[in-house]
Amino acid sequence: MINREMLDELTINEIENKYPFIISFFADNKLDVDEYRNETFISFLEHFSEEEREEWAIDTTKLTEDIIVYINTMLDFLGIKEEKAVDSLTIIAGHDKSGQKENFDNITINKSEIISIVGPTGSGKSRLLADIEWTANEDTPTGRAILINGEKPDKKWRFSSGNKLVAQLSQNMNFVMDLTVSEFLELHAKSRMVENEEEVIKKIIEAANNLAGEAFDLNTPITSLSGGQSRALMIADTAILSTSPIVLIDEIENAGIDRKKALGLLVSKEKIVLMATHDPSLALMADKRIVIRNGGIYKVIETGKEEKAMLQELEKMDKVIKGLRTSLRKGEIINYNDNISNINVYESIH
Ligand SMILES: Nc1ncnc2c1ncn2[C@@H]1O[C@H](COP(=O)(O)OP(=O)(O)OP(=O)(O)O)[C@@H](O)[C@H]1O
Repeated sequence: MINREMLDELTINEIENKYPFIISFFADNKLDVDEYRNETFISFLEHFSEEEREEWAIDTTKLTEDIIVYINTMLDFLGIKEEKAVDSLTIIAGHDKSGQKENFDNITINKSEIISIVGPTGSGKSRLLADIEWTANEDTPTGRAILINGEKPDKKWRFSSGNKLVAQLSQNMNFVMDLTVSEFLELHAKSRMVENEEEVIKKIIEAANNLAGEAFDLNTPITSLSGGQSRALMIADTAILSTSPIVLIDEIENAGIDRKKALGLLVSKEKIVLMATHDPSLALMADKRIVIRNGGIYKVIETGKEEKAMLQELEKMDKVIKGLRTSLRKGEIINYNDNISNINVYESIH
């Protein structure tokens, strides 16, 4: 946020560097600041003579108020405003599809935790994610309420376009823009007004390449990325550039990305991650899992030691499957004995 005292201390040059969008304010108000870049906005306004002010209807008091409002509105819109960090998310019980109270009172999820949501098809996993996205306040079909840092959240979260509480990674990542990967990232970085744009873009590309099998070419149109590549790009972009402290994932399908690394990347940025999944590996990668039954939260289970051990076995199985997929893609013939000896999993499980 900027106020009058802060404005008085900045030269026009500094204002332009700090708030690049201000150029449109100058243009809209037909203010030619070119020769006054080393002066403050106030002293720029003072150079107008009485006659000029009258002739062009320049109201300096109003312009000073307007520029402050303009900067603050834009900062808010772009999600730049420093928000209080989100340390926890609490779900307060509502009712299931039969109207029965859910089987818990409240559940609190802390920063850097991964929670999976499991349950049969149609049981209400996506509904729970939607309740969180909407910061439900007993005003959704489940009657649940969501608290942020233990308090009822400000309604602004619902309607703010830039400063969202929640980033959603949905199953369909359809890009409609006709941009290359680098143009897309530049645009996003600019809209977020990051200071070290090039460095941030480099980081996103590195992270995305680390998640996807095939390396990105920065000049590829985003519409021609493979499923795995576009997912990897979105996850890296969300982790590194998005200010949203909560990430909701409706199933990361196995589209050629390293899902373990993807979750690790999101959590290392101190985000709260909730993902609905039918995949046992993903379910067990979480710290806890919420089990949904008939529209209600039925149980919360902490992933135990034995389950984590099972996860390692699942990862071995996944590796075998991945190997088979690669062989098949290359047109190779599958050798039964080689693969069985590779698996070796059943012995260790049973
Ligand atoms: N507690 C509830 N009360 C009333 N309706 C509910 C409740 N929970 C879920 N529903 C509704 O049930 C339907 C199915 O839920 P949802 O789409 O969330 O299931 P899902 O578990 O995500 O399914 P899938 O695994 O197929 O994606 C939705 O229309 C949802 O709004």
